[in-house]
Amino acid sequence: MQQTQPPIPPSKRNHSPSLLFQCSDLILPWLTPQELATVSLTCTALRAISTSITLRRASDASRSLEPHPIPFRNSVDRHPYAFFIYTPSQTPPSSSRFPLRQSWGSGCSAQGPNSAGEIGVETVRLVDESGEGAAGCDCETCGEEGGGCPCSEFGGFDGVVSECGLGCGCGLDCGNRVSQRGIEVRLKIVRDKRKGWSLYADQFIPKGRFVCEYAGELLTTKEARLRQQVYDEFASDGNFSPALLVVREHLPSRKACLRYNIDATRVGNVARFINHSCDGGNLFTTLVRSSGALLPRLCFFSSKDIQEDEELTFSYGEVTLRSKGLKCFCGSSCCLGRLPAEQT
Ligand SMILES: C[S@@+](CC[C@H](N)C(=O)[O-])C[C@H]1O[C@@H](n2cnc3c(N)ncnc32)[C@H](O)[C@@H]1O
Repeated sequence: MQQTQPPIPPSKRNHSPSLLFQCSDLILPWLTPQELATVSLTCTALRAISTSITLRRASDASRSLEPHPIPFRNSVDRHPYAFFIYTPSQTPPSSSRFPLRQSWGSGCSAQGPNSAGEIGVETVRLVDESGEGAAGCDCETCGEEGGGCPCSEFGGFDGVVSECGLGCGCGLDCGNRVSQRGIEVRLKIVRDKRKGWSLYADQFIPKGRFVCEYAGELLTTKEARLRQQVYDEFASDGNFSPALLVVREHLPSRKACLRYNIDATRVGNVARFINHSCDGGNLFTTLVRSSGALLPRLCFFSSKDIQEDEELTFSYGEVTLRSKGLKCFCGSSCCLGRLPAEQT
């Protein structure tokens, strides 16, 4: 007959503190802030690890996926950081049935499919019949004035800027890829009492410089409308900040447009922290299409010289005075008092 061993009481188990520390440093960065807070209540060692993860999260919203860290700064309340999944570029939609996880705040830097050294992932790409990239250039001088690169000459539709893409022979340092090297200007995310988190310049940014793209989940219009309904309900109490944007690319006839929706609420980059200003702010948006990509990317450039410690803002659109529209605190002299609320 087989004898079963009595269980070892927890006090007698051989727990090496360094093993506990190593395992926790691997597992805890996958937790949400709420889960981390719960774990930190269990013992002093886990509280110490949770605290260091929180500090690391607050020191870089981009999880090392951008060229420079983008820290959170909060002197108005107790939120150390905002929680979301980081993507440097557009990404397919995630299922809401399975909560997304991303390691954030561990001792080692983040690893992901979109690492900063990689050329921006094109979600929908033009290919020829063999499945190869259908467009691209092979020139050595692209980006240089008068270089004659076919990628920069093809402007696409109205107002769409064209850059080299995945099918081109040139690399990331090509002068015709200004929006593909990640966020090269230094930024920080500052907490404001009334507007919530806000994106700030952490260096002087000259007029015309690429700042960041609006990265997030690409949604169908049906999914965007469904999500917007849910977001509107949550946002009405003022404690939730949705970041769903509708982008329209006008066809040459201007009688029709391509519409797509980018939701940076759950999955996005730091562009999700750019607040609205009724005076148009200091950023403008441009659609940038990389050669061979079907969908353009929505990119932010500085519309004027921006000083260090200045908030980065743009206009969310025209104000339609809906009864549920949120109050605007942009502080500009032409403030209309309400945030624009587009009907998705
Ligand atoms: C894309 S998010 C911007 C980041 C947001 N402040 C946050 O904390 O995550 C849009 C939300 O920010 C807030 N917001 C943006 N601009 C604002 C403004 N001028 N005045 C008041 N709230 C603003 C609103 O709650 C809006 O729904």
